[in-house]
Amino acid sequence: MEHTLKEYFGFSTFRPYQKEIIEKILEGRDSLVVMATGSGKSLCYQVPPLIAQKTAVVISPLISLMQDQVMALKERGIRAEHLSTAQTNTSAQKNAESGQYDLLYMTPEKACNAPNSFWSRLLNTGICLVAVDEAHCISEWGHDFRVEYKQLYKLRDVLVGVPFVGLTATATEKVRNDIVGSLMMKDPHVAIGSFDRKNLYYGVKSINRGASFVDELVAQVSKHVSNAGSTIVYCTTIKDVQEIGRSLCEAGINAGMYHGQMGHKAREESHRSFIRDEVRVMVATIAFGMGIDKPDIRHVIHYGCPKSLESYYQESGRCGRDGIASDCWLYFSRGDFGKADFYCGEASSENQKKAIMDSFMAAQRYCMQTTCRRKILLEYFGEICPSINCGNCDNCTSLKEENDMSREAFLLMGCIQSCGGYWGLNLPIDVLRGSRAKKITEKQFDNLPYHGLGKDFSANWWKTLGFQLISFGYLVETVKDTYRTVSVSVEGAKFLRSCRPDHQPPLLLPITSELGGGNEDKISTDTPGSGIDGMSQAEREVYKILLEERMKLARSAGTAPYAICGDLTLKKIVATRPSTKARLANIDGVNQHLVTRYGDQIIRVIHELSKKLDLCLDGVASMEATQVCNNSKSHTTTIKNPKDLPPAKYSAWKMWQEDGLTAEKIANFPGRSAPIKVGTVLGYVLDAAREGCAVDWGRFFNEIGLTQQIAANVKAAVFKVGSKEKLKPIKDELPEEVEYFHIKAWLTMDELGMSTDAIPSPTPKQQFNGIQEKEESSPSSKRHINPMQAVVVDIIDDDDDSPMKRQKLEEDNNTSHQPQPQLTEASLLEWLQNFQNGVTLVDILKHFNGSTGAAVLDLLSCMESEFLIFQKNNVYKIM
Ligand SMILES: Nc1ncnc2c1ncn2[C@@H]1O[C@H](COP(=O)(O)OP(=O)(O)OP(=O)(O)O)[C@@H](O)[C@H]1O
Repeated sequence: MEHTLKEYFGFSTFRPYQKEIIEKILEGRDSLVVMATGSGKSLCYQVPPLIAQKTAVVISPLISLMQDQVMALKERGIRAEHLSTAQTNTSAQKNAESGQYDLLYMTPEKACNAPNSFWSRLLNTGICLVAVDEAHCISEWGHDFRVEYKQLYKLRDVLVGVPFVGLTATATEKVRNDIVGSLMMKDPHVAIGSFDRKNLYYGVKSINRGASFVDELVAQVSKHVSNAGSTIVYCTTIKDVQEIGRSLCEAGINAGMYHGQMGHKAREESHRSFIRDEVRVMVATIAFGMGIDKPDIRHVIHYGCPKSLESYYQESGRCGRDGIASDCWLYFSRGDFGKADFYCGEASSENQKKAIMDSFMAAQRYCMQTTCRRKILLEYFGEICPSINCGNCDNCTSLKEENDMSREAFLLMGCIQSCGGYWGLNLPIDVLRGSRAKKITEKQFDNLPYHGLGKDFSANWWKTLGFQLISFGYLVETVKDTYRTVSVSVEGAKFLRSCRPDHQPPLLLPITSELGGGNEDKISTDTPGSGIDGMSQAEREVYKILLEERMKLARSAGTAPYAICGDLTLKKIVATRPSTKARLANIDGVNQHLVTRYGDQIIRVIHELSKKLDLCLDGVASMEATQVCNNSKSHTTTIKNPKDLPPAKYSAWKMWQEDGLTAEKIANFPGRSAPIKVGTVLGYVLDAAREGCAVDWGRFFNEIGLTQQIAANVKAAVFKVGSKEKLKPIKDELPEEVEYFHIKAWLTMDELGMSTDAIPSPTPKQQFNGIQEKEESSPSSKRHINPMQAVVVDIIDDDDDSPMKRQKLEEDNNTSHQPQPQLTEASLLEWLQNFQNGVTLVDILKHFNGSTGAAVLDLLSCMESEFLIFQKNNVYKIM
């Protein structure tokens, strides 16, 4: 399974749930998969056909979605096709019947109307699963009910014994039961993942609609465009789409538009140009929703409060599906809240009206509350969110000013209580504001002591305070039938008991714009950005040019850039700058198709750029770049101020990192009263790195002579000793030539989560010649020899009788008396089959000692780039 994953998708590990779901499907079990958008559900039905060598039939609701998925699969070397009214290839159906596709996409209509003869022929050639994507469309309780989905159960009679898989990103228990029932699933395997999209930053701002806001929005979007990545601006009306779209175009931004009043062709063209990065910004109504499979959307902006929290979660969920830090901003104005009646107009029954109202109120609360946005979203979907501060939303990251709102809270809560606690917020607020409306005078609420005491603030102001008090638990909201009432909670009653009319104990609440905080009309700029933060200037340049190169490749292949290679993978390529196809193949996210089809071109560009920008090749990834790739919250990574280090460490770090001195020079610096050890200086630099200070790792590894092989040996020694606490036992496991600073360097890298790919490995030529070269910058006076080189010398230089060689020969006594097998593609593959956990290069060289080291390295390199073998952490495995 892992090999299939690497070969076709380029990934070396499965995400949570994926493997077990695939296993169950392969066992023939029905499955229900409820996982967040972008969590990798598609892979669960895309891998089984490649393993079972049978077709997977995928039912998908939208033709555009099917087309995009087929396009992306073809770019992975997977045989995929769709059968729909948009199919122009007349032999597609025949090909499908004869089992020529790994994945066959169909609309529900097409699947239900296909004749039995079609299914029996397909069954004869082999079907491994029927996947029902966006399965919530089956349920009338779902927000995208599609009547044709209800007919899918009919396929069960024809496709006896074929497992059915329902997949959705949003499903309440009711919807889940509907899916299982409607698809007649028997004892399905149910996988429910978290709805948390950790890489998404959520933010909300209250704005005043008008020209000045639109200008701000245009400025913000233009910044996004210059940072690369795509943006969607969702509007609640077609008029807004047109206005924002026009403003963006007038500002020179190439923005597309998408809404229900556009003709089919125009919408299709808009969709196509967005998917293919010809336009970077799409201004749309929610009509531009479910069918968007683009993984590299970095910003989703909502202009106006959405009609439900479900739709907000789904629309904002289009963002950052590739796992890179991305942001979702919602800009609302007070006027948006008056649209409840408009939305309820769509309802055909009282129940539906209530459901629409509830969802809209939830969206309003999401806008108004000052607590963690992620928690609000997750808890709305019934997921327990243990943390009250996610650190990745506006309410958790911005320090909100607090104000003592005791008097106002006392008035509102007191008034609510005096009115009986069985009204919504509006009536008590009207009482506070001195209204003499009929409803108020009839109930004699105008005689209450609170009447007219709240005139100084607007009704909206009081409503905001009401929402605050609800979110902090002083008020409770209860929904009964279609009515919503607000009453004082136990906590609120406790507060009221401690109040007197002329004195209230302090009650601190965060100040929002409506409650009188600063001007929040301004659009926030502290968003995660394009995810290029942390790259060096030169790396950004490489990234930019590789993006352009990817665009060219996509254009000539008639596909979308993301289908060629995802942004995350591209960043990893930039960070490691592979010099050969084998090294390219080794990068997570790079699949076989990419290497064989575009590998030469990518490698050529990398060579040219690295030369031009003076960047090293092969694995000298800067720490920052590694963090960009690994950390969804890369924008929050802080580098400690070096001046906070103890003085001795600071001065050593500064001389090494900023002044460019070698550790040896620093150790013997004339200004010192007495020289210190080189190892101590290196230790100081490593300590500074651990504290988060910048270190030029490429230079550091060079200076201490750390190679990938030494690192691999240190790792093996640490593993053997089973502890990282004491260096001596680790050192004792290693050849004499491995110094303490090599061990410390490896331990530091390990602690910082750096990949050993960041260590330069000698080119084959260096490996054979390097042993003779004197390293000027070596910290020790001895020539440093790495153990890997020692093995190579054993093989190629029989006349050398250095102590190290003798030691090695003694260790390898057995090998010298054995026959000397030669390495060929077939012999290596056969031999590797014996080692499930793979073997190191040293082992391969030892075993195939009938071949020269150079020939071994050459062949390994070819086999890696042909995906016959796979190297990870210096261990070679068979694919
Ligand atoms: N095991 C994995 N390792 C790394 N990336 C993965 C893995 N599985 C999936 N991905 C990537 O995650 C992204 C989202 O995957 P996918 O499209 O399957 O999500 P999804 O759950 O089907 O989303 P949606 O609900 O929007 O359809 C894609 O870019 C995909 O390549």
